[in-house]
Amino acid sequence: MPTNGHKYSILLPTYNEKDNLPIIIWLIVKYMKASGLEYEVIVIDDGSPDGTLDVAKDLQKIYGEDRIVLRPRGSKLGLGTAYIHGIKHATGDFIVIIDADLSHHPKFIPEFIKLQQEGNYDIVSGTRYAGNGGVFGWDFKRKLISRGANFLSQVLLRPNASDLTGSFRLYKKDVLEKCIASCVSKGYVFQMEMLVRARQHGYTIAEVPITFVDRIYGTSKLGGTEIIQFAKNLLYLFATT
Ligand SMILES: Nc1nc2c(ncn2[C@@H]2O[C@H](COP(=O)(O)OP(=O)(O)O[C@H]3O[C@H](CO)[C@@H](O)[C@H](O)[C@@H]3O)[C@@H](O)[C@H]2O)c(=O)[nH]1
Repeated sequence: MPTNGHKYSILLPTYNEKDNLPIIIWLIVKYMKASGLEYEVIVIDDGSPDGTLDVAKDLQKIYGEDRIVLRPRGSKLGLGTAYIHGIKHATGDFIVIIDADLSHHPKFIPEFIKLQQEGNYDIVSGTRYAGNGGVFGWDFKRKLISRGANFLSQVLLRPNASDLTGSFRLYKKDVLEKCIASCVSKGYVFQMEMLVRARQHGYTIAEVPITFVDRIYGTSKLGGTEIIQFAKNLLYLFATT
């Protein structure tokens, strides 16, 4: 894929991802370099006690400060606000959001970009719940939570997408900024709200089936508080949109 005149800002939110960070960044660099496209990786670390930020600083020395941009915050303020913080510092005209724990394979990023360019879509969303997408490595309880959250959101919010809780997506930056302008979500529920706001604005969404693989290193940060917050925001969005 030749340079297309656009720049892609790839947001990597991290909390205790010291073992995953070198691998995910290596993979992102590999696939973006092969694509020939202009890009930056923005690491938003929330004061991880495991030293993720020190690892990120070492990686910055390897790949360069223009490629690996560090935008840390002092403490864990929530995933949704981490994205918003990253977007404020992004210099690209497209934003890619990807988990740092290797659940999302960077090989899909060039596919997202190709599809976006073909149809001039506002958003390209990775989906685990359509086509040949899928989830590997989750236990029954975790699958039930994800499926249940998606099902409820589909019924109540009628989005134009099949995977509302997944975060692996490509957005036009101005589209994401408009969606964020009315955003109330601070945590994981941010992903769902973005697609609801996109529906309100009439933005176009294309989907790429992805395989989501559960992390090997570290642990998920999705806990009871996030699930309660998800339920509250789901009802709020149902009532107000
Ligand atoms: N900066 C920052 N990063 C965070 C925070 N909470 C989580 N993260 C980072 O966000 C990513 C996803 O967090 P996980 O806790 O590993 O999520 P998961 O259980 O694997 O997956 C769930 O959440 C994802 C959020 O992107 C969803 O994509 C996925 O569908 C699933 O619901 C990881 O890179 C993690 O370090 C936070 O408060 N601050």
